Amino acid sequence: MRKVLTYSRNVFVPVTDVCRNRCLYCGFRRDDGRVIRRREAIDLLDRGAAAGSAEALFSLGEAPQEVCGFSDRLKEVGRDDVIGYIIELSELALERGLLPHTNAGLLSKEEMRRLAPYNASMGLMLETTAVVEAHRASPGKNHQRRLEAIRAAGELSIPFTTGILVGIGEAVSDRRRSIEAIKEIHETCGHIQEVIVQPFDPKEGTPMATIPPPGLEPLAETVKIARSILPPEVAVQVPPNLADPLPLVEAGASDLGGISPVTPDWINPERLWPTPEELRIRLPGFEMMERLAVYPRYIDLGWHGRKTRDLVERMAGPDGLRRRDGPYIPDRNRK
Ligand SMILES: O=c1nc2n(C[C@H](O)[C@H](O)[C@H](O)CO)c3cc(O)ccc3cc-2c(=O)[nH]1
Ligand SMILES: C[C@H]1O[C@@H](n2cnc3c(N)ncnc32)[C@H](O)[C@@H]1O
Ligand code: MET
Ligand code: SF4
Repeated sequence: MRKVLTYSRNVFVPVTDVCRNRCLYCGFRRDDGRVIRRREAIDLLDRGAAAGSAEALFSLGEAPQEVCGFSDRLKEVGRDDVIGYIIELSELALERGLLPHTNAGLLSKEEMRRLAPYNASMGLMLETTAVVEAHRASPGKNHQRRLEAIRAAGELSIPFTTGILVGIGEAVSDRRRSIEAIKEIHETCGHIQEVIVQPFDPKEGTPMATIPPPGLEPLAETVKIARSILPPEVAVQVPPNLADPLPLVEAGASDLGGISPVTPDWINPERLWPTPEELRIRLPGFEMMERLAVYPRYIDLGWHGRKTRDLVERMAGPDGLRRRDGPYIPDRNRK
């Protein structure tokens, strides 16, 4: 039996690049950031749906409302709170057959409670439990606060994606500790569907532009550590646009994350995603299967958002993966 690798065909919607943090590796955040226009978001969602995507990934800077002048920028789209805008965009996604997954950085439990009905799953990277220079200007990257938020999501029964960022100044022992902290929360809440092992990717114009990314060997070692700590129902995800996935799936990763046929990876925009067809060629011996934004286990458990249930039930096949592999229209992740 060939080993199954899953991925999610998504469309990546960058809601705002305004952010209260300043992670030294980040090329996404902008001082003069803006809020995506409804028209632009609808255009992305329509193109994603037309290309056969099944997920709308909403990603944004953390707590943008704390940044001076943000409320004026939000008023330009006629809204006065960012969570309300994400909910509106989520409804537009659901109308187009796309399941929302929101990764907004730290959210309060109340904010997650508001978003949960509209999301098939949500995400927050732990990043690392180590205190690193890269986070010195990012209060939201405090690991205790992130672990608390991940736990709060579990208390709300939200299928959850988290992960670690590898190569930002942490030691191997920190990687182990970070994964152990995630495992402990999963043991009480049971909501962690996947843990991303995300390699740091240097971005031009950032303070970490000249720091080399982690090599494949330390990444494969991290995947092995994650695999040995996490229970089998928690997938290890590796993004195939940031590192050669072959040694990483051989080390035990079983998911390739979101791949968008119509947008770049806005966090790593110069890193084109390989298409599922290219991945099939590059990963001999593995079988590629498309999943939804929510993993089969949580569909079985009935952990649905109130507004996502019907769509999930229509899109999932008997195995809990996407009912059928629709046509994939690769166009090199164009803007
Ligand atoms: O395209 C990307 N998707 C990213 N995703 C999305 C992910 O690939 C999928 O949306 C999830 O697997 C849900 O299907 C993240 C999701 C999270 O919750 C947390 C971090 C990330 C990071 C990325 C990323 O850098 N690029
Ligand atoms: C959504 C996730 O993207 C990751 N992220 C942010 N900047 C970078 C980068 N330069 N390289 C790799 N991953 C990055 C962080 O882990 C964040 O939580
Ligand atoms: N800003 C959030 C975080 O770093 C979401 C992803 S980066 C755009 O956690
Ligand atoms: S990685 Fe996320 S939290 Fe950090 S600066 Fe970038 S947008 Fe903000």
